[in-house]
Amino acid sequence: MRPQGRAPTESLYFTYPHFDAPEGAARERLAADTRVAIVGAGPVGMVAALTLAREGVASVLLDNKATFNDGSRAICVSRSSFAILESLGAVAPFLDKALGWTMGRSFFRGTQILEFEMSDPASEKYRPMYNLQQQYIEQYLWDAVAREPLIETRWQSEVTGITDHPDAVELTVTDPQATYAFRADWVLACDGARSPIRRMKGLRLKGENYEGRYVIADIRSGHDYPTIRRALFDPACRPGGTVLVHKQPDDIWRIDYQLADDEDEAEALQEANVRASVAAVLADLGETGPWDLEWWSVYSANTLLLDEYRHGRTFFVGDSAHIVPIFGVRGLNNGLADGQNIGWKLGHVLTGRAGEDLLDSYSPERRGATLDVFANASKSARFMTPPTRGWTLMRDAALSLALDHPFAGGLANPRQMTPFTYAESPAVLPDDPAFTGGAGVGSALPDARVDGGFLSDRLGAGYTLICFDERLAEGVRSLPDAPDVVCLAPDSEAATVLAAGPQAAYLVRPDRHVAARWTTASAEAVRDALARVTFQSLPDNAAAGTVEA
Ligand SMILES: O=C(O)CCc1cccc(O)c1
Repeated sequence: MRPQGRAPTESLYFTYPHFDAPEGAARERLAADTRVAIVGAGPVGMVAALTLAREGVASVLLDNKATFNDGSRAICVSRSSFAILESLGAVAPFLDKALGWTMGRSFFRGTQILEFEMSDPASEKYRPMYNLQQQYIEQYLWDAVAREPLIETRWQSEVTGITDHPDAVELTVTDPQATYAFRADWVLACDGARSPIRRMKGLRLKGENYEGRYVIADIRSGHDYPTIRRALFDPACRPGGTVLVHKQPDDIWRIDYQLADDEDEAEALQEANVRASVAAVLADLGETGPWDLEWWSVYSANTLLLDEYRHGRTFFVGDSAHIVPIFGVRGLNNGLADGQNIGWKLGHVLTGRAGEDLLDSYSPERRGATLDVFANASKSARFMTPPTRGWTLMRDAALSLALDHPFAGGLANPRQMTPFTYAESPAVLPDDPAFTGGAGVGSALPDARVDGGFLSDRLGAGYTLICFDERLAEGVRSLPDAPDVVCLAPDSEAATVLAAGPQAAYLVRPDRHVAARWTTASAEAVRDALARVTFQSLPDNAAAGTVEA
């Protein structure tokens, strides 16, 4: 919602573009079939399309709107999401605009009870978290999509029907000029929390709805507090409730405040009431300067997901597959990881670099990540918004204790997002038990400084072998369909971070998760591992195991 007198997308600081529906010559060129159709041109759909393009696969991106999503919605972008944006060649504007942050402070009845710092070692290229309004996230991704010849975008094009065939999916599309059908080999449903594709396929999200509703309001103010997450428990401005405050670029501040159980939602969302509540929060923060109201909405925490993210030739990606609480900032970041995961897997399958069985790893990997998010976010949601009087008593007891005993403040730590480890996935190998430390199989590869740059700069677009022995590197490079090989000095920072001895090696997937690792590697082992994790049979001449290394 926006203040009276302002149009639905009339922002104080952002100009929403208008996208025409396909018309004229563009309309005549619309493909009647395509390999991949992506429904929903939000951040998740655009990441999926860009990942496919990076794999050399063309896609059609459809969206029923004529512009970006209204309002800021998501605001926190994690380090791992920045790695995804970098892999898509899209990270530069994000780095220019977003506000990096590492620290949070929690207050109970006005007294600080916790200051937490997220891990930010010099060996990592990106900060653990960045704040950026969703419309900028969509704008910068759109700039990359618009540059990409392998992506055809159809705005104002609503998918109104979906029919499965043995070897394709037929989509019915309605745009301002016509209703037409076209076929796709694969469909990615990136169409959001209310997913029409999910509804048309008769699928339901399952899980829990949490007590507690929050108004989320963006304001413009010259408030000069640094970019530090603030959580106010039982503050004077909202007795018994919780308030979150985040700084965003362009002097925009996100204020999330909890509604009391007996507060009427429609009443609370009246502009005058939102203004009064925001003014009370600002007074509590000691901010007396002028401010403008930009946008507001209401939100309540849910942990809901589909039983299965793959249904035949359709994959559910992002909020269409799962809805996670905002606490701990995992919604958008989880969705971007989904988009990348299905994007590279489909790309590898469609370009003949992996067998189709690889696609069956999408649902277990990404459902596993969502369930992990739920485990953490449920704890945070109960702490932020205790569901019963008993939970409130316990939470307040912990917060009171924290006034004098800092250890108890740790309970108010939101446990910010870390990437999920796919240890049980069919698309990774069992770990080498001889490793003590480093990055386990399935985990996201940590970064390390290499020759004035970073290890992540050296990784290829496909699988990459990281090793520390030139003979092994040469043996792997001479394999048919060899992965990219990065050979580093045995005393490099990467060797320390990866707990790697001179004969060790890591096989890293296109999404920078570890597919396999060895304390003592050989070219044969790498060749066999690559065949297994890409669900391909070994070439005939490999059976005898003859590889020079
Ligand atoms: O700090 C948190 O735990 C949540 C921050 C957040 C993320 C997305 C939307 C929003 O209103 C707040």
